[in-house]
Amino acid sequence: MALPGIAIPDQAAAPKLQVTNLGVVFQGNDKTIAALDNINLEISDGEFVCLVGPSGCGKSTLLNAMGGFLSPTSGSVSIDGELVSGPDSRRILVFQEHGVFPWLTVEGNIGFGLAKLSRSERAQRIAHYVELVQLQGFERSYPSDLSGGMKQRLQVARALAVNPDVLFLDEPFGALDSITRVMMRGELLRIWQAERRTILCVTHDIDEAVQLADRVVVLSSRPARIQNVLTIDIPHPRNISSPRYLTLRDELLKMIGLAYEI
Ligand SMILES: Nc1ncnc2c1ncn2[C@@H]1O[C@H](COP(=O)(O)OP(=O)(O)OP(=O)(O)O)[C@@H](O)[C@H]1O
Repeated sequence: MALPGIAIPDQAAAPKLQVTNLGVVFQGNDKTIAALDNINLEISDGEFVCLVGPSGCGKSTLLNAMGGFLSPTSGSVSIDGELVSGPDSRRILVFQEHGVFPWLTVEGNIGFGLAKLSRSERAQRIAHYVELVQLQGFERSYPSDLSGGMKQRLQVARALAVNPDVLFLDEPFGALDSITRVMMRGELLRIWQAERRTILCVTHDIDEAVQLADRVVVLSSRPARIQNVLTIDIPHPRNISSPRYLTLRDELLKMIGLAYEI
């Protein structure tokens, strides 16, 4: 029986996202940089996967290639069996910062990609996501009047409102202070549990990965290859001082090659 709070990928179901022999080489004027080498990965519908690895190894490149924001040099990515060949409103990237339109209000930002909906559907959708990210009372506020955490929640709401198949998060809380970061993790989990989207998240933060993910993909140094995949089999909410949590955290640190004592 499934433990409450654990997403059990349906083994019989086709993967939501399939990465096959993916490679990316950047050709500059004076040098060539191999960023990704032969990446193979399957992600299930509704799964939360974190990507970790050394700085500059190719995490953002992998995220961008999976989302169709960057063309691979070799290999392919498919979502629901359909080849990813470029950007698409079904795949949304959330950045560290600057991901909201400063000239639009909270409502305007969330409603930005919803022009095809009728007026009432659009209003309903906006109200739903304002509530989900708890920005009630700030509907008419501009981003300049929001805190860093509120802006990131707005970015997540704007991304979710267009009903994406997969949400790609690139260090989404990297620019926030440590207390807001921890609070935002809880917010993101609450939203993920309510909406059950497939989420791929690049992070530099080991605790973030162990607290959030169903699986953590550990990349090698550049060119990035998949070095390890760690399944975090702890139900949410996760007790961060439980023996299992600490064991998995240690395992991840070992996989990344970080020392226990600094
Ligand atoms: N558009 C580009 N053109 C040329 N080289 C690039 C481009 N984008 C990334 N690179 C190079 O590819 C390598 C991987 O970069 P990437 O940003 O994917 O790493 P990362 O693991 O996300 O880095 P960090 O941990 O520092 O955020 C780096 O050496 C980078 O300089």
